[in-house]
Order: sequence, then structure tokens, then C-alpha cells
Amino acid sequence: MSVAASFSDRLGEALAARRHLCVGIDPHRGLLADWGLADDAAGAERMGREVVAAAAGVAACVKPQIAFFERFGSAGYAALERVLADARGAGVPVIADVKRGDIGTSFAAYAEAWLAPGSPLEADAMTVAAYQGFGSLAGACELVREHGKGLFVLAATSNPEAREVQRAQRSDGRSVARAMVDDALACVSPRDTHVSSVGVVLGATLRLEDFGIDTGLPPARPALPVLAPGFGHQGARIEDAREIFGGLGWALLANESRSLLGGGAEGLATRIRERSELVGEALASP
Ligand SMILES: O=C(O)c1cc(=O)[nH]c(=O)n1[C@@H]1O[C@H](COP(=O)(O)O)[C@@H](O)[C@H]1O
Repeated sequence: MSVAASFSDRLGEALAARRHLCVGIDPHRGLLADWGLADDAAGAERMGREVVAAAAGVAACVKPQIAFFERFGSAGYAALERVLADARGAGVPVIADVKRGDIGTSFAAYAEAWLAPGSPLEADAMTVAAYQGFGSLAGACELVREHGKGLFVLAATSNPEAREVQRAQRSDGRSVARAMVDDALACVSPRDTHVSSVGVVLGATLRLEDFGIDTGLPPARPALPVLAPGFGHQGARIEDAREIFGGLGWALLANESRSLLGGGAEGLATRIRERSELVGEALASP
């Protein structure tokens, strides 16, 4: 078992210091152009490393979106490995946004790639899809427990076209999204104290009640981490985080990507600091 601080402990520390911002690393072609960088693996690496440096000690974590590296093939993966190494060196927790899902044995191999200590792509947590059954995550949950890593299960995502599937009613009457939240809540590791190592993804652009998700409940113990994309470019306002997430806001990670990265490298550290303070204040207010 790894003796290093677990993802849930590090997240707990960040949240206690009111650091709720998750800075997305999404090297879109247009953003690379804004930064004066080439649309290639070296450009994506440069952006990623600058984001890590600017987020260190200010944001709760960073979230590289693998698609923007994968489009450059093996060079993109090598670039991402160096971004991840920088984050480890700077002590910045990383959620690898890989949205993996598969039958159990294949899924366990994905978890090994992204979460096993010493793997070239080692991150602290990864995004996963459990549409092949929550049980397909069992191998990953074991790895998470053994090595103090984290998972974020897609529940109600920010994109409007997901509504039909995620609001669909199961035979037990719950929505698919609600069942993902319940299953994540049940997946607590004995090692987790304040924050669970298995969280969910809930879009900030949604009315969660429409998905049968109750935001009026008191925080779970340990608290359920919620990765919340949809702020900034997709329209949700970070100032409204408390109103949107209610009791689910205690362990909220508010993600912004394009709205922070747009406008070039200049001023990035200031934008990150300001957004981080803003969301910290929004969630601290009663
Ligand atoms: O899992 C995610 O991160 C995710 C889930 C979701 O429901 N919606 C969503 O936008 N995302 C990701 O969050 C990021 C949002 O980027 P911006 O819209 O530029 O802030 C992208 O990397 C998306 O892939």
C-alpha cells in the first residue's frame, strides 16, 4: 500500500482551505492559437505545463482532457506524461479526464494505466462511465482503495443531449443519474475520513432536481466529491455554485477550462487566483 497522502486526504485539505477550483487543461486548437502556440504535441505540452505552474497552491486540482492530447498520437501521450510529471513534482492533484468505461477486466486495465503508482500516465483520479453497470468499476474501486486514488463517475453531465439517457427511469423508479450518485455514495473506502475517494460528475448547467438528485440533503459523511463542469464557457456562473449545488457543494470541484485558458498565457495566474477566490467565497457563504 502506498504511504503517500491519498487523493481524498489531499482533496480534504484543499477544500478546507476553500480551494474549490479545478482548472481544465483543454488545449483546443483555437486556444493554442490565442497562446501563440502551434497546434501540435509541443504546443499542448507547453500549455499544460504553464497551467500546472499557475494552478499550484491556488487551485484544488487540474483536469487534463485526454482527447486534446490523444489527437497527436504517441507524441501527444508523451507530452501528457510530462505534464503529469510536472503536476506530481508541484504537488498539484490531477484528475485525468478520460471518461473510461468497459467490462470489468478491461476497465481494471484502464484503471491500472491511469492510477497505478509508477505508471507513466499516473494521475490522482480519473473520470469514468459506469453505463456497463456500476459493478464493472469493481476492479478500479479496489485499486483506488489500495493506492489512495480517486474516481469520478459520470452521473448528470452538462451536455443537453445526455438528458434522455441520464434521466431515464430504471425499474426501481430512480433515474439513471440518481442511481449513479447512490452507488458512488455506497462506495466509501475505510481510508476516507472527510471526503470520499469515489465522487460523481454533475453539470453546473443543470437543474439537478430534474434528474431526481436532491440538493437539499445535509452533506454525506465522508462528503461526496462532485466534479462540476459547465461553469464559464458553457454558461453557469461560478458565483451561483452554492445555489446550484446546495448540500452537494461541500466537496465541490468547480471546473472551468476555456473561460480560464482563453485570452492567452498572459494573466493566467491572475485569472486562476480570482476564480478560485470567487468560488471559495460563493461556497463559504450560507
Ligand atoms: O467529465 C468532464 O469533465 C465533463 C463532464 C461534463 O458533464 N461536461 C463537461 O464539459 N466535461 C468536461 O469539462 C470540460 C469543460 O470545458 P469548458 O466548457 O471549456 O469549461 C471539458 O473538458 C469537458 O470534456
